[in-house]
Parts: sequence; structure tokens; C-alpha cells
Amino acid sequence: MEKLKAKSVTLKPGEELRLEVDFSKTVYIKLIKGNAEIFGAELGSNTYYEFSCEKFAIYTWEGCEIEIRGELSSEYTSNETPMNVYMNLHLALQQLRDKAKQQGSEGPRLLILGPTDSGKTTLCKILTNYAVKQDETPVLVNLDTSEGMVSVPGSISATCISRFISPEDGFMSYGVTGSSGKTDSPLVYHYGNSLPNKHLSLFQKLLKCLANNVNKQIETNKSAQNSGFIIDTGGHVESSSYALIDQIIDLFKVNLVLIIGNEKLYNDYIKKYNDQPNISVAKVPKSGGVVDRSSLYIQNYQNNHIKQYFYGTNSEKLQSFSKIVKISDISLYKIGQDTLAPSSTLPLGETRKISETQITKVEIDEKLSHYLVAILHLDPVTNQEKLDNNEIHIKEEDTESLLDEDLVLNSPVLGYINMQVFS
Ligand SMILES: Nc1ncnc2c1ncn2[C@@H]1O[C@H](COP(=O)(O)OP(=O)(O)OP(=O)(O)O)[C@@H](O)[C@H]1O
Repeated sequence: MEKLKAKSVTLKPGEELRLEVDFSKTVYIKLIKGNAEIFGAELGSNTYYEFSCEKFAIYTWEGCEIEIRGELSSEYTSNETPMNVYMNLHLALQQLRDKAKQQGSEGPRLLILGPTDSGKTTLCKILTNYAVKQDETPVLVNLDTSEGMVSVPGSISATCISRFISPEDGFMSYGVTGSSGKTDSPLVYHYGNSLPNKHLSLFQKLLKCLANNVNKQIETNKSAQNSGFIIDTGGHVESSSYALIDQIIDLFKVNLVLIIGNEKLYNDYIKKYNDQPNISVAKVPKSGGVVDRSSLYIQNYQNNHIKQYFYGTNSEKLQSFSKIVKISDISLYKIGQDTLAPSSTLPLGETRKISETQITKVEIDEKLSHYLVAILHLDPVTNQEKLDNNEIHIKEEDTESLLDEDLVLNSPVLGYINMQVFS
């Protein structure tokens, strides 16, 4: 790093430095003077932070001097930011949390909506970090399946946040918690696609499982109850997604809907919840710094995220290990049926019922090498309770698999493996 040419940048109060670092490049940043933050996480002075494959901003409330080493693909300073609005939003949320503590009730449950690349995830990060700064422990819910946030892309999750989201490692600072024995491991459900609409009934079922589980878990966590929820979503803004949004509001008991950069959605939701005093709808401006990301960038970002899941982040390295097991000792199941022969090949008059949530056993062969496979936690206690209450059933007629789809979908992810098959 010392070999890289260093340069210094001075920012005035209220300015932000917007930076882009390519995939193949690494840039180091150090705060020399003053104070600065990256999406709400303060930078410590005289410490190098490492970035690659990132688009981000360094904001300062009081002015600062920063040292940068390495090659940036874009860099400019702006004094037009929505940070004052975001800070006011945080203060309003904090008042609701304080009120919840006094009254012994639940804190705000905030749902952030907006088009793709409008800055939703960034706002979640800022609000979560500001909440942590005030000793809050909000539950961060990720329903954006293209990002993965604390786990691999294709998953949805809920995490109780009690420490800053690292400025250099981002949400993955929570994704690698297993390594250091921290107890704030995320609750993750596997969906397996970037688009919720692709397998809508599966997505809706998993939403329900995540919401039920997280609502149940925080029943005994007073501090998370008071701090409330911050929920990130993908870019569901078209009217065809309104039913899904309403389901999210209902399942996660959302009481504040916040819209970034979409007037139509804001107006529709103002009208929709006009006569419901327990749900408020508000809007905030989109930051001029938010960058549109190409599909190539998103693909590289997702690959990098998966790599971090297995090998750790810049500041917390993980040692992945391999384990050889006999094919006959394991069973692999697939959710959904997208490789069936066309219905036209069926005997005349016979129809096939294809369910997106159907569980089928998969034959393990070399073709499955390098597949990312989710290991589920088929929690015997919770599932036994559900069996006793007749909420789920074991299919006795199905001798091939005793796995009921509800039993599987109800089970959170224990971890992911990268599979290699040898014969
Ligand atoms: N002020 C800023 N300056 C520079 N880059 C920024 C700024 N705000 C956000 N970004 C970057 O812009 C990109 C898009 O932002 P973000 O992920 O928050 O949008 P999003 O609405 O959540 O997108 P999606 O719907 O695709 O998940 C990210 O790479 C983010 O780091």
C-alpha cells in the first residue's frame, strides 16, 4: 500500500466526496483531520480503510481532510446532499423509539420503498448506523433478493443490529459473524432468485415464514422491540407490486412507509392509507450521488458478495474448509419444478399441477458441481410444535421424501456450501 501514490482531499462542512472503485482495483482511505462518515459509520482517524468494487460517499458534518491511496474510477465532491433530511428522519424515528420505551410499546417499523437504484439500501445503512450510535438495536430486514445484504444474493433475512455496519465491509460484517462467535447471527431464508415475481408464491411463503419467525423472536427481546424495524426492499414500485407491498406491511406490522424518488407510488400510498391512523406514509429525496448500476456491475457485485461469504471481508478473513461426504449419505432437495418436460408430452387429457413450492429430491451428479447449496436448519422443536398444532403435516404417502414443503420452507438457512461432485 505504501507504494501507491497518496493524495489529500479537504471537505468543507456538509460536503461529500463521491467515489467509485473498480473490481480489479483496491483503494485505501485514511481520515487525517476532522470527522467523516461512510453511510452513517464514522471513520476512525489514522486508520486505513480498504475498498474494492464499491461506489460510495464520504460525508462530513464539520469538515475533514482525507488521504486517498490507489486508483479511483470516479471522484467528485458535492455539497448538495439529502443528509439533513436523513438526519431529521432519524431524529423523528428516535422520538418514536423513546416514546415506545416510556410506554412499554413497540418502536417504529419502517419500510423503505423506491425504484431500483434510488438509494434504499444506502438509507437503511445510514438510519441503522445512526440508531446504533444512540445505543439502539434495530432489526434490519432485507427483502431485496438481488443483494443478499448479510448473506448470499437470493436470500431474505432479518438481523438484530447492535454494532456499526462497517464502513469498509458493509453488511457482510454481519454475514461473517460465525467466525468470531458473535451472537447476532442473521435469520436467513433461501429464495434462490433475484426477482420476487419470478416465483411469487414461493417468495410470499418465505416472507410469511421470515415475518412469523422474527416477530416471535423479538417477543423476548425488549430492546429490539423498542428500536423497531428497518426494512429494505427491491425495486417494487409498479402497481402490479402493490399487493406484495401490502402483504409486507401486514406481515411485518409496518407503521411507517417511506418512499424515495417515486411520486406516483407516494401519492398512491398516501391515498391508500389515508384512513388508517396507525400507518404513516412519507417521502424523502433521492441523493444525487446514487449511482445506476449496470447488470454487469450487479453480477460482479453478487460474485464478490458470495466470495466474501466464504472467504471473509477486508477486515475479517475466513478460512473456508472442505469436507468429503459419500453421495449416498446425503439427500439434496430442490424447491420448485422448472425442468419438467412440457405438458404437451403428457397423455391426452392429463394435466400437471406444477407448484413453485414443491419439494423434489434431486439426483446428485457432476453437473451439480459449483452449485451453491443451502443447508437448512430443520428445527425439530419448532417443527414438532407445528406438527402437534396441525400447522404442518408429514406426507406419509410420499415414501421418497418425508419432507413436507411447509416443514422445509419454515426452516431457516444454517449456512451455504459450494458443492463439488466427484464420481
Ligand atoms: N451519495 C452517494 N454517493 C456515491 N454513491 C452512492 C451514494 N448513495 C448511494 N450510492 C451508491 O449507489 C448505488 C445504489 O444505491 P443503493 O444500493 O442504496 O440503491 P437501491 O435503491 O437500494 O438499489 P436496488 O434497488 O438495486 O437494491 C450503491 O452502489 C451505493 O453505494
